Amino acid sequence: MMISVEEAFKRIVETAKPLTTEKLPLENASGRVLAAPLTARRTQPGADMSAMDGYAVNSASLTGNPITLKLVGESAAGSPFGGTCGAGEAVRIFTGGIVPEGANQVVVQEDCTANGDMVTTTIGPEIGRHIRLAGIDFARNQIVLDQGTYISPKSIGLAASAGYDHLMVHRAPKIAILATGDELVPPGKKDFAPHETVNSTAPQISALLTDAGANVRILEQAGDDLKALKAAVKKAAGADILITIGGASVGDKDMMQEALSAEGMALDFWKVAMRPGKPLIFGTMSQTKVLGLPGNPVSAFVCALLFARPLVDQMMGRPAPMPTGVPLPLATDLAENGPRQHYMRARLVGEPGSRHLDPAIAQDSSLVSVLAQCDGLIIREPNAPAVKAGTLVPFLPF
Ligand SMILES: Nc1nc2c(c(=O)[nH]1)N[C@H]1C(S)=C(S)[C@@H](COP(=O)(O)OP(=O)(O)OC[C@H]3O[C@@H](n4cnc5c(N)ncnc54)[C@H](O)[C@@H]3O)O[C@H]1N2
Ligand code: MOO
Repeated sequence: MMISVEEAFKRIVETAKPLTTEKLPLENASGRVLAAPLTARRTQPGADMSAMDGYAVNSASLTGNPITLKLVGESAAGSPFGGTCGAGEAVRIFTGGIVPEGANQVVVQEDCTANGDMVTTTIGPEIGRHIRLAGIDFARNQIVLDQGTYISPKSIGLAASAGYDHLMVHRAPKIAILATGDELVPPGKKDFAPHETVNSTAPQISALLTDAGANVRILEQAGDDLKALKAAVKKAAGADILITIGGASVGDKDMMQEALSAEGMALDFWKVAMRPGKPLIFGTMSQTKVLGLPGNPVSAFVCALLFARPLVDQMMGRPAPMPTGVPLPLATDLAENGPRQHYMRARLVGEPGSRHLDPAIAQDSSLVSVLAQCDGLIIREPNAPAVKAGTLVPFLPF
């Protein structure tokens, strides 16, 4: 029995919970999700500070035009003036310097003439001018980042200002990738025999999920032999997600499901009404979610885009909506679709602002060159009717 893509997404992604939490150095927390609210450990700015280089005065002193005031000290960022600025007095001040006791205005130096320990200005009184009041950014004990915030460089700056060098975030999933098949050889092999196929999918999916923030480990590949497959599956112990590639279909050599079940996987489903990607296996083995991807490279990639990457998001506590695409117009007519949801490789053509979707002529799920030349997937609902060029269809960029 084949289940729908929506049902598969529910079972794989929506039932998964965010992983436990860990404390990470601030600079490594980008891309993670905050597991608890972040409360400021300090007030920013910590005192009233000057926004300009100039002279701190009490505005009541600015009675004449011009007025000459007596310089009584200096306040620079990090070196406050300890004294008080009295009537008829000025304190030399720099940007970020604390406004001294008694002062409530800063006159910028361009509006002043200094002469020895005297300074003259024509500026009139304006209480608070060029002063950043204590706490205008945030105050101690204020929540500056809510639980569930996606951590990005902008929030890292705020967390640091609030006094944090580590953040409590959801763990990144540990992923083990197992490629299977007697024909598979590594990409760097010296010579390639005609019966050999390069294991291109393991590095591809590793890159996809590493980009999403997961910790990916590629296991040593296994041949089409039940004993070898079982031994290889054992090596995934401790992973949050095990992704197997190949052996998912019905041939005599397709033993992945048997090997996984023998190693304790409780099967959730096998086969989804989608093209490519039909023979997808999903189950749970102890704490490990198991995605058994079909061997055809494009089938595996499409399944990883639709299910594995959102599962990573969900486990990291990030929003993980079902990838439904954005509507864009077709550059060509499309024939009616069959009973499986079709993810058609397509290129974006035309000028920016009037982009159209040009589906690849060759949609065979073995074609890695077509995949690499395309920009994303047109999504065709099961049994969708034929449509003309110009029709809006959902497009999922990759
Ligand atoms: N009689 C039927 N045959 C097939 C059916 C079916 O319903 N009835 N389904 C087809 C579909 S759809 C798919 S998809 C494939 C999936 O088969 P497997 O998951 O068993 O994949 P394999 O047979 O192991 O490999 C298929 C193909 O992909 C190449 N491959 C495998 N792993 C990799 C890798 N890591 N990197 C690159 N290429 C890989 C492999 O060499 C094969 O050429 O089954 C159809 N058959
Ligand atoms: O569904 Mo298979 O994934 O067409 O090649």
